[in-house]
Amino acid sequence: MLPQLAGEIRAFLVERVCAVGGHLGPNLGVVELTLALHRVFDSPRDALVFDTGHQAYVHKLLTGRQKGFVGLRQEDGLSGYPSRSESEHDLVANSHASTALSYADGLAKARQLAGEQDRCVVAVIGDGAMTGGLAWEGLNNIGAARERRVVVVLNDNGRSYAPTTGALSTHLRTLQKGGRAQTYRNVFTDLGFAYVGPVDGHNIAELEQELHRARQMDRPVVVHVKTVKGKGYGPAEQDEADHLHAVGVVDPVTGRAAVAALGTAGTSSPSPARSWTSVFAGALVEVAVRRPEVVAVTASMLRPTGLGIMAERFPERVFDVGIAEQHAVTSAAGMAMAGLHPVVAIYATFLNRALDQVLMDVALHRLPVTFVLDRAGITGPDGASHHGMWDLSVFSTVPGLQIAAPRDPVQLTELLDEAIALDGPTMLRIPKATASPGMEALARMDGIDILHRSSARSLDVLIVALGPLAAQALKAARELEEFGIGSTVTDPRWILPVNPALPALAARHRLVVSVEDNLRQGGAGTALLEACQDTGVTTPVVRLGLPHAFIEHAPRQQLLERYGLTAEAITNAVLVARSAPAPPSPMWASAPLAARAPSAATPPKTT
Ligand SMILES: Cc1ncc(C[n+]2csc(CCOP(=O)(O)OP(=O)(O)O)c2C)c(N)n1
Ligand SMILES: CC(=O)[C@@H](O)[C@H](O)COP(=O)(O)O
Ligand SMILES: [Mg+2]
Repeated sequence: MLPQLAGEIRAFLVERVCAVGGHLGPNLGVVELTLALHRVFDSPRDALVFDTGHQAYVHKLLTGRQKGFVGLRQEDGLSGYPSRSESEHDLVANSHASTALSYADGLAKARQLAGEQDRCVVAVIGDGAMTGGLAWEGLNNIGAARERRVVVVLNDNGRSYAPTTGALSTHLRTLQKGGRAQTYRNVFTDLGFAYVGPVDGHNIAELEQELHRARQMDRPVVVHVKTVKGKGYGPAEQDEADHLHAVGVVDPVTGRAAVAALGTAGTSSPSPARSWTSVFAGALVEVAVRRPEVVAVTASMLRPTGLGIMAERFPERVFDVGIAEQHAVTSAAGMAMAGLHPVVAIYATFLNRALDQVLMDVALHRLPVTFVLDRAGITGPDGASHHGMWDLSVFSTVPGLQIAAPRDPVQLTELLDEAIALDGPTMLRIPKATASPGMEALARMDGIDILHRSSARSLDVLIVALGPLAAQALKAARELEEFGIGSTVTDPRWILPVNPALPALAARHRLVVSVEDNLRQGGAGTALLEACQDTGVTTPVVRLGLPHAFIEHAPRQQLLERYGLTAEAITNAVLVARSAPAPPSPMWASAPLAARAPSAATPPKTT
């Protein structure tokens, strides 16, 4: 009966996830494990904490959410991760890895204080997530409390995206090879845990037996489960790159995209020929050929961050440190101290956890490390904990760090070169999108690219567009011309700290509009506003950016439109500013925009 149910779940996962996109390999690997967990433990009375949460689809199916899979990761649809608003069975919505053991430690402490030790706390963590430092902080605390019952289920499929790296992985392979016949002294028993395993993660009876055994132990226990990522689906099991870790819409027979919409290594990224990631991948190799001091560092995301080509060309100059972003940054600082120029390729949202390392290990020592933040801005289907919408607000606080946002592939190549030539910390940010078409500058003034200047009235509005949003700014400039409003469209390229020429340029305009795919609060627009105020420039500044909120999952374009990062929103912002009472200033006093309203053309509708 149970094997049949497991088969039905597998078939459902393949059909659904191939139809809408999502995490296929990880969930196919935990079908039997999740069935056994729900049969042995009594969720939600017992807590089931899934680390990273990308492998919780089966958990969702077993807790009444099958219907929701129609809209998986779509707007107002089921989240691709556990969601507290969806179910009482879900605890952790954060998709950042290596957190489960810390949650479990906290839950267990609370249960003990409440006298509820009979309620189990179970943390399900992958071998990849176990390479993260926070996981070892959790182990250190859980193992020390022999009287607290925490069951750590280590889902060991030997992979993150790629095969898991590091000494822990070697240790786990040894444990697996040893089989269950021998009692083990291992890293977990040395930390105070009972060790159960390795258990066959696709044998439900064995899983239930061993999980029951773990449940009866009144002490912390690690149940080491051996699984196969993508189990039971040939295209996943045979996918060398990442066992179909995350897919876009693909053909269920082949696991491949019908058209070139497939991202690198099977992820849901845009087609490899056109993504920002693939542009970076090529640019990095070009600079590495010319500069032997350049090395690359990844935190277990070699292909998703575009380091695959560099790794093939210069394998000795690419380092995968595991899901260990803090270590990646400080290790890069060590490399820079020894004369190398590390390029740390990382998703913007994941670098948040390494702020202290960027601040105190790299910037304090003014070290030449270049951070290339992929997935900067709205990412879309992965939701609130994946949007890279914080980096400008967070890293603008780092003294000496220079941050750039390329508007098109030519600028990405140029800015990467410039960053690596600088003898200090630098950061570039690129979105999860197809690369913009080329946008040539009319001129470059004090480092600022002028992309558009209306004929007579270019002093009406200064539009400061950050990165690829320059395309929206240029479109808005054309729309504004129809209203008789002229504009200057600029791309500062190096966006933080603010180029001192920018406030001077602002002073020559009647209105400034900045637009960024980042939190509005504390972002580049705010920095520009402050720079204007600090230099006595009174031109009004309208800042367009993302709200101070967690933004749920939905397609990227939909969210960009909803939050006003579009040409229409820029145009509207100018039209609204035009109709607002003009602040007293000699510029406006002479010919306020309102006095020059054109014929009865109506402003574009806003959604
Ligand atoms: C802090 C952080 N860095 C990187 C990622 C990207 N990421 C998502 S899943 C994954 C691999 C996880 O491997 P593992 O824990 O073994 O789970 P599996 O996919 O094998 O089930 C990575 C690196 C993340 N979610 N969080
Ligand atoms: C779970 C996780 O952190 C990643 O697998 C995430 O889904 C990134 O996906 P993309 O690489 O498609 O942006
Ligand atoms: Mg794994």
